[in-house]
Amino acid sequence: MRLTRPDDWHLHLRDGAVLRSVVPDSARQFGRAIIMPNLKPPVLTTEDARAYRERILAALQQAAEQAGAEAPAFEPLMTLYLTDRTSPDEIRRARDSGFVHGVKLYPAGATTHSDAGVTDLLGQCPATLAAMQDCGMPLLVHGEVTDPAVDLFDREAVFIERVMQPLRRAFPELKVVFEHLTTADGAAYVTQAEGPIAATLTPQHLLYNRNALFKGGLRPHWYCLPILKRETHRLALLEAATSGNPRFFLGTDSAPHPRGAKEQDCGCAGCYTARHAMALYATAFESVGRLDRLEAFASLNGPAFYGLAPNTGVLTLERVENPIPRELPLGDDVIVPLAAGESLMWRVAEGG
Ligand SMILES: NC(=O)N[C@@H](CC(=O)O)C(=O)O
Ligand SMILES: [Zn+2]
Ligand SMILES: [Zn+2]
Repeated sequence: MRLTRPDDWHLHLRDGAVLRSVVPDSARQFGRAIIMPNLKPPVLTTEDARAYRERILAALQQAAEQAGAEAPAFEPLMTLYLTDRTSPDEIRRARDSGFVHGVKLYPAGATTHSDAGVTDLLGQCPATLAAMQDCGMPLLVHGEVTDPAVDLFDREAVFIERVMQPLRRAFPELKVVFEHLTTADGAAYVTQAEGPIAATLTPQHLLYNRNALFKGGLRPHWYCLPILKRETHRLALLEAATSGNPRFFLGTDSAPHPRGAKEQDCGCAGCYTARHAMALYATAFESVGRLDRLEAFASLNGPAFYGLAPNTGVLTLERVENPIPRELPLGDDVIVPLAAGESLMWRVAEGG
């Protein structure tokens, strides 16, 4: 199966040796990726984003040289990490740079490396949000409340009422991407809402429900945030992804953590999906007989929302058995990919 070269609209590449290990996995399949800014310290300014972009391209080049190959064309689309102190001027600098394509909202405490995040969005950031609305800079949202009184499985649905609706009433023209959507409530909201809104969907939320976390024992490599939900939610997300609605597009949320950081008494959230991303999505779309809708989801809807042209290249997927290794090298360490040890029936063809 051939499709226009896809893009990944939600990706964590990290930095240093981890970056060098993981970036080729994404560049082999995707023409571009929205690069998440939750480094330690976070990507706060346009200058931080420029430097990080250069490190990504250098890492890709270095990995290609080590493999004795040419680096694939891959464009990192950079983002800034929104804090209570991000200024409207910084938003205008970001827009003028041409390489910053979004600003990311992490509610403080919601997920991995979110401690520098926003404490009160409408209270702290109104001028910055107004500048984003004015210059067409999308707000990318980790949509979970952090209120400890709210059950972990309800935090996305409650976020819609407490944050998303007031935000979009105050800034109706602000472009918003509801990242890694995990609930039927989220899918219904994005489908029905007025104005410029879209959502990314991960492979794990299309393929697995929360039983995967506990099948035969506690399985930390299925743990990500927002957490996997019930089967009814998975079915609603799969319906949204395969519906042809242009508001839904691909964002892996591939989030590498070394094996030891996940297999411990307080393991990190994040699934590594970059290596097998397109094979995982093809498996999900095939499960409901909708491979014909994969290209729009993976290659066309995202660029349309972000105001970019689709890629010009193509990607070929072959229907052959594709076992997922039990672990992969990650710098001097190892990483366990999502669904390690299982086998997929799709593979990206040699040479893309
Ligand atoms: N999804 C995750 O579980 N983890 C992400 C952060 C995020 O996207 O929320 C990470 O950076 O590890
Ligand atoms: Zn997130
Ligand atoms: Zn993420």
